[in-house]
Amino acid sequence: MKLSLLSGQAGCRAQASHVFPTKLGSGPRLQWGLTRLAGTERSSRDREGLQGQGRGTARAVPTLSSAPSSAEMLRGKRVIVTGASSGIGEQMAYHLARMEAHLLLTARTEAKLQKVVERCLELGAASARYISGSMDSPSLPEQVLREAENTWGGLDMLILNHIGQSGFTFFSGDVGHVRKLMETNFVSYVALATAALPMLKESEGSIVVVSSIAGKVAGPFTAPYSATKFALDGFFSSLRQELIIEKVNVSITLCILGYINTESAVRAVSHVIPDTPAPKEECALEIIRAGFLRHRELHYPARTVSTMLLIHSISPELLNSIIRSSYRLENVQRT
Ligand SMILES: NC(=O)C1=CN([C@@H]2O[C@H](COP(=O)(O)OP(=O)(O)OC[C@H]3O[C@@H](n4cnc5c(N)ncnc54)[C@H](OP(=O)(O)O)[C@@H]3O)[C@@H](O)[C@H]2O)C=CC1
Ligand SMILES: C[C@H](CCC(=O)NCC(=O)O)[C@H]1CC[C@H]2[C@@H]3C(=O)C[C@@H]4C[C@H](O)CC[C@]4(C)[C@H]3CC[C@]12C
Repeated sequence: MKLSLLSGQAGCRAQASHVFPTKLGSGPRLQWGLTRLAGTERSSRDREGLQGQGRGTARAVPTLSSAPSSAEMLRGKRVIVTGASSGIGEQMAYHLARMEAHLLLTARTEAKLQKVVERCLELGAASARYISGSMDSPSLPEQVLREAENTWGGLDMLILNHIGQSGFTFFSGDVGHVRKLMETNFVSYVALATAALPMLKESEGSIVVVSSIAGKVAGPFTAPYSATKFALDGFFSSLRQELIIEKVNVSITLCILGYINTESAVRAVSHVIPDTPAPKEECALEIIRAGFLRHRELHYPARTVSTMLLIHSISPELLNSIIRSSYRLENVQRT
């Protein structure tokens, strides 16, 4: 392994040494809350349709039957993962490393990124490097994409996953927090995608946007966060249409996630939401798979998220009251 310093940001590169094949859906699926209404979970990869991109060009879009195994999905591909120092982003980095992808990881905490990069290299990444910084800084998105261009000369997949900190509590009236969260969770996604588009057009690549059921259905205690996730849907669903009209073969996958067992989510909500969260490792692999298959949306855990969306489309009031009554409201902290 060779360690190098890149103009103030530490970077790390190495040759791939070995591959650990990964497997989807082994072990029993955990169930939670609304899952009881939904029944047994089943992976959404069997259920989601492919989006329009890819039609009218010579490039083959992978289908479920022709899709390579997880180990081969992104071999040699150049992938950026934001928010990769912990949680789902960290797990995505490990899956991609096992697939022998080239990785550029971002987050604020350099020490954590260093460790994730080292682990990625051990797992077999074709190369792995990072850039640290906060995504509320307007210059970081372009800096990240410049690094990809200078290092790889192109890009195949952009996975937008980071989020700024926000609590799970009554809205405090702090408009400054909303503004900052919009900058981190929404505007930076737009800036990263905009800077990446020329390279993604060239490679006919993919944009993966990690969102939440809170970006489709607004429950209580997530007002600023929910707003940023709704904004992502509005922007990227509109952009997807424009790319199709322009016959630009860049796919956009919006990932609608339910409660996942990352440290930060469990810390934020376990005293209020008694349900068992879904596993972050499987969630990470489902996101990569959905991006690779160029799906327009991923619902994970599939049954829970799809059932919530179905009930919401029939009776939003009913869903809202189910959500409210499933929370331990007495444990919600007021700031
Ligand atoms: N876990 C869950 O239950 C759910 C998660 N999701 C979505 O999944 C994605 C990942 O969530 P999860 O893994 O739980 O989150 P984590 O809190 O575990 O990870 C967040 C990542 O973002 C980075 N980050 C935080 N603030 C900034 C910032 N200002 N600038 C740049 N990077 C930042 C963090 O690193 P650092 O602190 O070092 O900067 C970290 O790498 C998010 O988009 C989230 O909305 C959706 C639904 C449910
Ligand atoms: C638990 C939510 C799902 C819907 C629900 O309320 N179900 C009721 C029931 O189960 O009976 C979770 C879906 C989305 C989650 C939130 C999220 O998107 C990530 C945030 C990230 C942050 O780190 C703190 C936690 C989150 C606010 C998280 C909380 C749980 C959800 C609202």
